[in-house]
Amino acid sequence: MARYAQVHGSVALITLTNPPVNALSAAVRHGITETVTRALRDPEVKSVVICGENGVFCGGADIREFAKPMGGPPLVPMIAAIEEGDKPVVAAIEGVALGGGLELALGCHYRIAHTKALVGLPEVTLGLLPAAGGTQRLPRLIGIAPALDLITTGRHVAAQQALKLGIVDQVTDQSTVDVAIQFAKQVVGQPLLPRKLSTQPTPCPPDVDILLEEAMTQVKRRARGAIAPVACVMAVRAAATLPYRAGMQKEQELMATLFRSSQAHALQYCFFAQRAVGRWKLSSGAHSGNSKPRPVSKAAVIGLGTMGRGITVALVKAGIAVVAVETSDKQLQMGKQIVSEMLKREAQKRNETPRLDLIRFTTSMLELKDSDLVIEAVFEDMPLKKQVFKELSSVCKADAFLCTNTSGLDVDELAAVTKTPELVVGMHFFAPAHVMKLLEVVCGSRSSPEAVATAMYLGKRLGKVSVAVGNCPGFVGNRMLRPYLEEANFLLEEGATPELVDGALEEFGFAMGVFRMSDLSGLDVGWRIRKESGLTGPDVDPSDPPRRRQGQRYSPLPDLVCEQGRLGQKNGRGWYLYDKPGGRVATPDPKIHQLLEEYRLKHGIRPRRVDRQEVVERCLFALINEGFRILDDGIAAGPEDIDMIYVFGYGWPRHRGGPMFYAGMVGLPKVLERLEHYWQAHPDVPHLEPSALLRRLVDSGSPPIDTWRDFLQRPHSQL
Ligand SMILES: CCCCCCCC/C=C\C=C\CC(=O)SCCNC(=O)CCNC(=O)[C@H](O)C(C)(C)COP(=O)(O)OP(=O)(O)OC[C@H]1O[C@@H](n2cnc3c(N)ncnc32)[C@H](O)[C@@H]1OP(=O)(O)O
Repeated sequence: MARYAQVHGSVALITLTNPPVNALSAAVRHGITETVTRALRDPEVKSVVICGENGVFCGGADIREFAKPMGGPPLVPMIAAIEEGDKPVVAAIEGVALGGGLELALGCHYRIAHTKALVGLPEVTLGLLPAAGGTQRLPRLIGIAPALDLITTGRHVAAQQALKLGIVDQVTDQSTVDVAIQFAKQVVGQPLLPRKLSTQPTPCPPDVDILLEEAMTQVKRRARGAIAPVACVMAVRAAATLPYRAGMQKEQELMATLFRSSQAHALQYCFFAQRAVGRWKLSSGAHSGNSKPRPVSKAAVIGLGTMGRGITVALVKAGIAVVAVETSDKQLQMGKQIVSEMLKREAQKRNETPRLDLIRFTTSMLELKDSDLVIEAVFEDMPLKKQVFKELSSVCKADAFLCTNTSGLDVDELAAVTKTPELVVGMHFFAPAHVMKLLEVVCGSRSSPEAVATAMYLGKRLGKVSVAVGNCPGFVGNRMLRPYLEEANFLLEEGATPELVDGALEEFGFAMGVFRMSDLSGLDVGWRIRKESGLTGPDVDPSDPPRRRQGQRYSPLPDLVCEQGRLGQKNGRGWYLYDKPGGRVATPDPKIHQLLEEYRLKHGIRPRRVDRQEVVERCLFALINEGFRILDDGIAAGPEDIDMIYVFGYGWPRHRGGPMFYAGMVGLPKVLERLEHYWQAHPDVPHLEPSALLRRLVDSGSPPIDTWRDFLQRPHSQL
């Protein structure tokens, strides 16, 4: 839909009307085609302004339409008709001009943006490229290097920056449409040809080939197997080396391949899943639509270890006052120094002043009495956390929300020691907490809708993707991680090396393989948990054989590594050797290879050749299988929740859509068949036994992922 009006006698004003973001649906494209034709034909009209309703120019093509057969006028000729016309057309950009929205603006002869507007070509984040001429017009307008940057990253650019780059002609803090109308009147009669980007040569530096080569190398390194960024470079190369029409032809060919790719489907699924997880629902019937968050103007953080420090920084970055509590002066001073440095670094990046004034560092819990919400981030130890919660319950105001950053302990057990269990909720951040985008909001059985709403909303304020999950050991993310880690250890026993396993997972697209990730997190973390669970250390049942615990297969390998003082990156030795303690450069360590050989010899294991496919199948299908169990148990409300947790918290490659989406892409019958195969080979590994939900889905003909909720054993999630 597009509204047409004639203003000031000679200016046609075309307003895109498709809330909330005026996406270019078939109806909008139809509306634009019709109104532009009318304006160009009307002799009274001398110039045209295109704007969007409700302060938003256009959020781009309607992504929902990509899953259906495309109807309506195509974008390319629609934009070409605007550019080719003989009347000046001005885009009045408020809010956003993204993707097809910016391409539409690039087809206009002039662009005027509001100071708060954002522009960009984010198609690459959807597994596509800007195929309505964006890859050909933008380089002609701003040059190859900046166009490559914007098109391959998809980043949004603020109006002032867009002005500097030459994307827009003017920025205003007045009514953009009024300014554009005045502008449109003034430019009548000026030569239009230089404003028609498709007719202009692409400004190329003499070393353009080197520039493009370097961009390709860099993009391939960053892409971790994603194909769209590579196609984007190829399209920009076409803009640099071919005439416009041939460049357009190349753009269309590349788009046709991307459009049908599984990666594009995965990335578009992620776009909607990211938004869907914000719409949470509890088993009580309360949901995001009927539960209001309470404002949080003063928060508190208990414990200034790695997590507490990151959480403090995240809160301050969002402009929230924080009381930061440590037990001793020494710990407090150390925490204060590190937090201050972190805040200064963050502020420097954004050219801002660090808001150290927002933090009050103290060793007194009494200073928490006026905090609206407290986040406990002490050591992962139940008795200690209970003691903290008891104290919080007595010192905080009666309606303060009491949150725990536990990564897997029972939220109900903590709530039970407080006077207000309904105000207790889990807020599980991921390290580094001021950087990682994921927040698991753990709903205890007594958490009130208001507590959940407040934690979810606070997460959003901190720039996180908040996902509501149920309360069980490890919640969603860490519960699924356990079979993944165990399979990786079993593969080492059977003949693999850490670098073989990591290589396979990194080739799949993970930023880091499982062993490098464990080294980064610190190997002592899991060691302590295993000791507490009686899997290693003095509490092990002496009748258990060395590689069995609690009735199932167990690999003591990670315990042996820790016993040798190898704690990971922090002390320079873990599954790998590092350049220095805290260093990041990992090299394979012959001592680990020797340890593996001796271990196999000791336990009579004949090493065999493990290939990359087996690594991916055993590690990832075991993780996915646990995901199906989590769904069936009602711990996650839907597959999207699990997928967003893995994409934003665990480095799952976004172009593979998350573990549950990936299972659907591989084919559920195949996942089931491989799990059955591995379970038969390893009957003492319960996590390889295919889950009941996976079997039900396969028996029902492997329905699409958006219907899986209909097959769960419980009608409602346990949230
Ligand atoms: C065989 C070969 C065939 C090839 C033919 C292909 C031809 C195609 C040619 C050209 C293609 C052009 C490609 C594009 O333009 S792709 C789209 C590019 N645009 C984007 O990626 C922007 C996406 N949107 C956003 O980034 C944000 O939504 C933003 C616009 C910044 C607004 O953010 P915010 O205010 O935070 O609001 P939400 O993100 O929550 O969005 C509100 C609701 O609007 C829905 N939405 C947003 N954008 C779109 C869109 N482009 N299409 C459809 N729907 C969109 C979003 O899902 C929210 O909906 P809901 O409330 O239901 O969750």
